Amino acid sequence: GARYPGAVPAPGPGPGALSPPPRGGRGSKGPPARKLLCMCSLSLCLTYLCYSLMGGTGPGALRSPAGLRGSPAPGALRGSPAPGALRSPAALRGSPATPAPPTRASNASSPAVSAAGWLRTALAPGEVIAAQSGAFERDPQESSTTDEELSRAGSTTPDYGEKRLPQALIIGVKKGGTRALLEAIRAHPDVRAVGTEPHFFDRNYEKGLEWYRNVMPKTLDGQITMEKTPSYFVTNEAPKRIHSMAKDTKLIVVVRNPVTRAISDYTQTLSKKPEIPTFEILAFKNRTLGLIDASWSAIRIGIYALHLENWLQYFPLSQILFVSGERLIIDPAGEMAKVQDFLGLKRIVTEKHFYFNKTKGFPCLKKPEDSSAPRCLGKSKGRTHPQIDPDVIHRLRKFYKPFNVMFYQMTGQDFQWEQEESEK
Ligand SMILES: Nc1ncnc2c1ncn2[C@@H]1O[C@H](COP(=O)(O)OS(=O)(=O)O)[C@@H](OP(=O)(O)O)[C@H]1O
Repeated sequence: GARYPGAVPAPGPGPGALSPPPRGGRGSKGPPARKLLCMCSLSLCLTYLCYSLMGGTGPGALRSPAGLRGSPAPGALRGSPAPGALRSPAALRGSPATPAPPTRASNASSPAVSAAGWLRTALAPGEVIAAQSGAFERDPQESSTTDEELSRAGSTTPDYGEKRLPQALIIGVKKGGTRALLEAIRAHPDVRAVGTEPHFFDRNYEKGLEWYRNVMPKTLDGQITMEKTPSYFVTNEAPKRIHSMAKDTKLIVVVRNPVTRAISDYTQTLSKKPEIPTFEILAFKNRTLGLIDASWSAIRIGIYALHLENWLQYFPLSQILFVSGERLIIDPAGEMAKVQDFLGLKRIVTEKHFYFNKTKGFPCLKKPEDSSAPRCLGKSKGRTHPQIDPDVIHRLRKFYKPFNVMFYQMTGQDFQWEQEESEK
């Protein structure tokens, strides 16, 4: 019989250790599995209920999905989300059927945990991490792609083929490792991708599909056109809009431990606005009560189950590939094999394409024969994170745990973010 998450998180061979639910969104489960899923959903509901009663956020939060729907502007959203409001994973696994207007309620706060912290190797003074592709260095930090950059991106492509709308998109998550993945995919001869983030389905939608097509590089028949804009994953309108462009669009989401992701997100903001309050201050609504501020975008983005629910109303699970941000660093070729299979590409980008750059502390693409420049990502990738109070990390881990479990259930993949915790 199939094993189902929630039940599992046993130390396994790696993400994906769980039996995936039937791809394509349809499938039957035996009674024990259903029971476990129900229990899990129920416990999420109870967690939220207790949390809101204790914290005084009140059940009103349950009735205000709008609070979580808006764009994730820091501090713009108030009100705790309710994990119990998510549909049960069983329901989520069903085929998206006819796209229905999303009717999800909000999500939640429950206290939490994690000792994130990747060991960072600072760049040695004077070391040049050169970018073979301009996009490597030009990666927008807060997705600050300008129209000018976009038109440049579109016009630097060779003058053959046609500009086409993308057949595949990297839709998230911010700070998950989306740039590293896109650059690795770009090493494939059958893929052409925009170097900048077009932000079509969130900020530029009113410009129309012709504008979007024009941003794309030219491709020959058989080549795949791609782009990455990590904010799509948390944009409520994005699933519907992408579905209306092409319902067979392939979607890729790079996910990373939400606690580490939040710290990475904060580190990025801090690099541009050194005057912002500490992570510890921003993370709480009320530190004494241990109330996490789930309306802070750095926290909210990491409630993956909540956002995924939105996508599953338009796309079957089989059309979404979840890439582990952690494994993308440890085993980029392994993750790339899955990506190439998913995109229907020959496995051309393999371990031969990567080497581990000790100074950078990350894998980099080997230099192509016609260039002397190694292809590591720029300095905005792999920043040193500030030290965060271990108690805050612990609370955040606890906060995310039920959502992570739900996410593992929905995707049928155990990303083992809880295991990292027990190893510390
Ligand atoms: N090969 C390689 N080189 C450098 N960095 C790598 C790589 N693979 C994954 N990562 C991780 O990617 C994190 C940045 O994620 P994104 O590219 O999605 O960020 S962004 O949303 O586009 O700003 C970045 O996060 P930080 O380490 O917090 O800076 C990296 O941990």
